[in-house]
Amino acid sequence: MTDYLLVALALLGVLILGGLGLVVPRLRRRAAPPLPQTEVDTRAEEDLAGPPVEAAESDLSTGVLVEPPVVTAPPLEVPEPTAGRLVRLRSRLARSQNAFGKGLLGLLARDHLDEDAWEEIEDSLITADVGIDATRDIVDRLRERTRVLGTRSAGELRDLLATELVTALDPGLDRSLRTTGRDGVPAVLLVVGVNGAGKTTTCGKIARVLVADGRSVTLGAADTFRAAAADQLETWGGRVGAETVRGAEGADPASVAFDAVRRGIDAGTDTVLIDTAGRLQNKIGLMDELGKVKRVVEKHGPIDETLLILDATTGQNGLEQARVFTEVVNVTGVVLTKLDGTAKGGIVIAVQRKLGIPVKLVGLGEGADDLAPFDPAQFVDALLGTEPLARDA
Ligand SMILES: Nc1nc2c(ncn2[C@@H]2O[C@H](COP(=O)(O)OP(=O)(O)OP(=O)(O)O)[C@@H](O)[C@H]2O)c(=O)[nH]1
Repeated sequence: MTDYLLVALALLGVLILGGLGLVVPRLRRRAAPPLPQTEVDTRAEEDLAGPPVEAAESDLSTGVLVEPPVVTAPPLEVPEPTAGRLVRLRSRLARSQNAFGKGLLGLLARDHLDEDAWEEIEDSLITADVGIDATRDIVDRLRERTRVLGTRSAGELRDLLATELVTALDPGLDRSLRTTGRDGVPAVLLVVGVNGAGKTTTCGKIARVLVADGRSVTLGAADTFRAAAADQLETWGGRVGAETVRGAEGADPASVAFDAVRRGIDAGTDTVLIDTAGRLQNKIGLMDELGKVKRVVEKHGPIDETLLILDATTGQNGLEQARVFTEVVNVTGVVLTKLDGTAKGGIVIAVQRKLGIPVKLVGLGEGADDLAPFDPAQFVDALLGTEPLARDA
């Protein structure tokens, strides 16, 4: 009886163990994530990562790691040399050339330069944005010299006009950019101006000018007001191998500017170029913002150059805005942009005269190298449509 009982217990044990063996694997299989969910996840990854899913599967099967595709950066650009750019770009002043070259020279070529003719000459200069005071000076001197010299030939009158325009542009002013640092600290250039004047574009173009002249550049995207400005600057810098220091959108411009100079010092670059925001909401706000940028940057050392970017097409209005900047920061040079887009090239004379600050560079187009060092004689030759060598000879 006991034997039967033992055999029955043994059989029961075998049955229980066998049953468990069948159930456990099923439980394990159920623990796997549901199939539909897996499919959705995979597709989402495919969308993000694209075709390499197949490659990833083959990696697993072979155990061989496939190198990620090599993304080659576009080659760095070699900017045009700066020498002679104004001469090369003189055709961009075609619109202003109509006013000066054709208009003024046509008037001067009249048989009789009577009172009416002189008045017309005066009107032409004012229309070309030369400004009233400068126009009076230029016309008075022209009248005086034609009277004294008895000048009559068209060529002589053209030369006299050219001389007066160059004189009005104060050719003796120092137009060099201070871009050389000292004692291991890079030169710092601050770029200011109202929105849309062309600050960011000009920063990019200046970086190219400096690189063309063999300098290394760090860019500071302190225009944290317009989100795209930092991207725009980074793109300009990337094309010539200049690093851009940027902050989060809306970050404190002064801290970005400070970091940019810090980075320039650490990297040993020659020049740090800082692009700022130009909200002209009111003078106090501007003063606060730019004043802080200036103070903070100067913890590293003095600012070497503060360039005011002015849109030539805004004419005399732009001059009023410019004055506010000159009261807030110590502007050392003006960059007049978009001269290609105006017939009022005389604004260069008005800007210098009103602000008492030299125009150092002029923007003559949207192209990467459409920025030229300003030279009064070459500029006047371009305005009048005269050949530089012929006049200089
Ligand atoms: N035709 C012409 N266009 C220019 C010149 N300089 C700049 N621009 C254009 O002017 C526009 C405004 O330039 P930005 O550099 O974005 O102006 P910004 O002052 O930085 O503007 P914010 O970032 O809004 O303050 C762009 O379309 C430039 O291509 C120039 O010399 N000639």
